[in-house]
Amino acid sequence: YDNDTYYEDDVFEEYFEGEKYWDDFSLNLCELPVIDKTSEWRGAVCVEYLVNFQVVKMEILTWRPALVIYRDLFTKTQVNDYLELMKDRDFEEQSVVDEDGNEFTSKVRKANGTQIVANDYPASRSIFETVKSLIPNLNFEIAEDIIALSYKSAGHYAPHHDYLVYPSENEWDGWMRNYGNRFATLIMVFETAISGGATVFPQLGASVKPNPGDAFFWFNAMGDGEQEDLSEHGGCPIYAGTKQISTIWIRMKEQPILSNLLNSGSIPAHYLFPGAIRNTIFSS
Ligand SMILES: O=C(O)CCC(=O)C(=O)O
Ligand SMILES: [Fe+2]
Repeated sequence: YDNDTYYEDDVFEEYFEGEKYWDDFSLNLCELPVIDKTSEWRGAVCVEYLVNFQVVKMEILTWRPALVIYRDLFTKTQVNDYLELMKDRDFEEQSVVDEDGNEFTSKVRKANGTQIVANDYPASRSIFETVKSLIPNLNFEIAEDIIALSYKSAGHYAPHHDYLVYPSENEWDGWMRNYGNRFATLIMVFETAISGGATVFPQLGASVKPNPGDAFFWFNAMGDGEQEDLSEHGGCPIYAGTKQISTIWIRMKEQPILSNLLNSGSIPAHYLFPGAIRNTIFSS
């Protein structure tokens, strides 16, 4: 496969319309995981442990704030069933809402999306059950519906924060009032693009392109509930193939991690470990 064809500016500029929302540093970082070698990075740590008698394989890419990959979180059957479900759904071009509440399609993001109530279908219920059972330190009951995103060639999502910013409390929606801001993001991977389509974290110097069945996670907030500035991330441009991911945003309310924290700054990765392991490794 000749990647170089897709990097020729003249070929690519024709259909990648969002380039002005990207800087060169981030776009270059996007190309880091041409093949997924994140586990071989200097400083990356892999841990394996059992939760509910099931193996959890976790890769820590950055410790503070945490950016982690859960490998093989889902079985092949779960991935295939979920992709089947996606085929039958109506994906709509994603719009963006401006300060006045007007929706418009923007070059900031080019992707098709659909919202899925996990409980409505066996395939989505199954993946949601797995997430809840294998990542027990997070309260996934206080989460928005799943957002499925599908990117085709030239699709992208320029770097942004998931943490919501409102001009004033008057603009808060029901989610914000009742459950607080977007505490953390879990992205579940179902299909990876042939070329391009990593998720880049410019301020962490990291770029991830995990395999179908993997998921990755980070905190959008710090211990004090304010925005984690370092959580900025973007969906890198797709050069070939299709990328299918789904996002779960968990909200701040009743997150046990927040009550266990020792300080108000960036939240470190070891708070994601089961208590017994955390105590063994970090007790000295
Ligand atoms: O496409 C990606 O890799 C990132 C998606 C994303 O940032 C989002 O849905 O908020
Ligand atoms: Fe995002």
